[in-house]
Amino acid sequence: MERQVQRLRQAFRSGRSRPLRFRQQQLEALRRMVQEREEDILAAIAADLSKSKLNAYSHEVITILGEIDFMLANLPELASAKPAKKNLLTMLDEAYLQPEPLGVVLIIGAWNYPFVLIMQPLVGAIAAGNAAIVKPSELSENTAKLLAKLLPQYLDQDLYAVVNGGVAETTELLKQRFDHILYTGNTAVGKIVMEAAAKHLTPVTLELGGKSPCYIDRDCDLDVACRRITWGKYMNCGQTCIAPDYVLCEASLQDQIIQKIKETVKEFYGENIKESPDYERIVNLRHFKRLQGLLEGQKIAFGGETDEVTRYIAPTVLTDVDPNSKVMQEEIFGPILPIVSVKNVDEAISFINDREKPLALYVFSHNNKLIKRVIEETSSGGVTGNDVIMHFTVNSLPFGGVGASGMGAYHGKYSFDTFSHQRPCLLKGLKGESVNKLRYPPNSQSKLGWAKFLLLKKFNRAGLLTLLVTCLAVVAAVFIKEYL
Ligand SMILES: NC(=O)C1=CN([C@@H]2O[C@H](COP(=O)(O)OP(=O)(O)OC[C@H]3O[C@@H](n4cnc5c(N)ncnc54)[C@H](O)[C@@H]3O)[C@@H](O)[C@H]2O)C=CC1
Ligand SMILES: CCCCCCCCCCCCCCCCCC(=O)O
Repeated sequence: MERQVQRLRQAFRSGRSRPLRFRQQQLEALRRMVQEREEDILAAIAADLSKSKLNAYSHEVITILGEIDFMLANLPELASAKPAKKNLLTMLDEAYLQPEPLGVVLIIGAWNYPFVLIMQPLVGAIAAGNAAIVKPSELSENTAKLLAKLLPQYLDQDLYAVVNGGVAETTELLKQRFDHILYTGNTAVGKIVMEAAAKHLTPVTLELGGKSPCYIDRDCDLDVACRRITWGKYMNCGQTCIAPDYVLCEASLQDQIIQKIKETVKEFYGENIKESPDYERIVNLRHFKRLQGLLEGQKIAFGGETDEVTRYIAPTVLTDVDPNSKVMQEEIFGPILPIVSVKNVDEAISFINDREKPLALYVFSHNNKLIKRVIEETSSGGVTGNDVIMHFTVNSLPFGGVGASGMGAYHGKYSFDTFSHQRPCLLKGLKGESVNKLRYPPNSQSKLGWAKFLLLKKFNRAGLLTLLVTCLAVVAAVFIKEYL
C-alpha cells in the first residue's frame, strides 16, 4: 500500500497531472470508458443491486456522463487564476487566487450507488489535477471488480489507482498520508476515517447519512406529493442516502397519504411488485435482517411482506409511529416509510430541530412562504421543495451534509474546489520603495496615520475622487522618483 501511494506521489510530483490538456485527455478517456464499456458497467451495477440496466443507466451512468461533460466544458474557467480585490497599499501589484491541485487524494465509496459514488469524486479529482486512489465498497463487489479492471485500461496508471478490499485493506490504506480524503458511507466509519486523517492533518470531505425528513403541509396537492415521495423513497429499494426517511404531517392527512402512496406503488410497480424490473432488492442479508427488525411492533398500513431468499422487502408504510421507536432512531436505508403525526408546521420544525442535522430536507406545500419558513428555521445538508432527491441532480448546487450528516461538498464546480487549494498570490514589483518606507521601522505617529488612511478609511464618492487624485499624485511622484 505504502509503495503504491509513493508511486502516485512520485507521478504527481513529476507535474504530469497538472497541464489542462492532460486533465482533459484523462476526462475524455473516462468518458470513452463509460461509453465503450457501458454494457459491462450496467451489468455490474445490475448484479450488485438487482437493478434493471435501464435504471442503472438513469440512476448512475447519466450522472457521470453529465459530470464529465460539465468538467470538460468548464475546466479552463475553473482552473484559471481569479483576480482578487486589492487595498490601497497593493493597488499597483497583482493579486489573484490560483487553484492548485492538492496532491494524492483518496476516495472511498459506498455500495448503494457504487459507480456514481466513486466516479463523480474521481472526475473532480482529475479535473483539479490530482493523483487519486479509489476504494470502492466491497459490498458492491461486481462494480468494484469492474472498476479495478477498467480504470487502469483508460487512465494513466501511475497517477490513478484502484484498491479493492474490506475493512482490513481500508484500515491499511488509511494509515498512509493523503492530501485529501473524500469518504462516502455511514457515520460510525466516517469518524474512523476522520481520526485516521487527523494523524496526518489530512482534510476530509465526509458524505454521511441521516434521517431526511419530509413534511407534507395541509395546503398541498397530495396526489403530486405522494407520487414524488413514492418515487424517491422506493427508488433503489430505499437505499439512497437522500431518500425521504420519514413523513411528518397532520394526523388528518395520514389516511389520504397512505391511500395515495399505495395507489402510486401499484401504478409504478404493478400488481406483482416482485416481478417489476423497476423494484430492487436489499443489498445483503445483514441489512435485510436489520430492516426486518425495524418492522417489529409497528403498525403496517400496507406492504411489510419480506422474502429472505431474494432479500425482497415490499414498499411499506408505517402509521402512527412512535418517535421513540427504533425505526425513528436510526437511518432506515430501506423501503420502509414511517408517518409521524405532528399538530402543525411549528411542531414539525421542532421535531426536525430536536434531532441531528439531516442530509436532506423535503417540504411539500402550495404555500411558498411556509416552505421558506421551514428552510429558514431548520438546517440540513440540502433541500428540495415540492419534490425529493432532485437537488442531487443540479450540479451547480454543492452536494453534502452538515453536522452529523457530513462535512464538505462536491459536484460540478464544488468537486473541483474540494480537490483544489485556492492559493492566494500577491505579486509585487521591486520598485516603489518610497511608498513601502511607510511600513519599515522606525515607526512613527505620521506613518501610523498613513497606514490608517490607506488600510482602514472608507470613502464616499467625493472622498473617492479626492483619493483618486491623491493616488495619481503619489503614483506620479513615485514614477518621477524611481524612473526619471
Ligand atoms: N452523503 C452521501 O452522499 C451518501 C451517504 N451514504 C450513506 O452511507 C451509508 C451506507 O453506506 P455504508 O453501509 O457505510 O457503506 P459501505 O459498507 O460500503 O462502507 C463505506 C466504505 O467504508 C469502508 N469501510 C467500512 N468499514 C470500515 C472501517 N471499519 N474502516 C475503514 N473503512 C471502512 C468500506 O469498505 C466502504 O468502502 C448510509 O448511512 C448512507 O446514508 C450513502 C451514499 C451517499
Ligand atoms: C426523462 C428521463 C428521466 C431520467 C431520470 C433522471 C432521474 C435522475 C435521478 C437520479 C438519482 C440518483 C440518485 C443518486 C444518489 C446517490 C447518492 C445517494 O443519495 O445515495
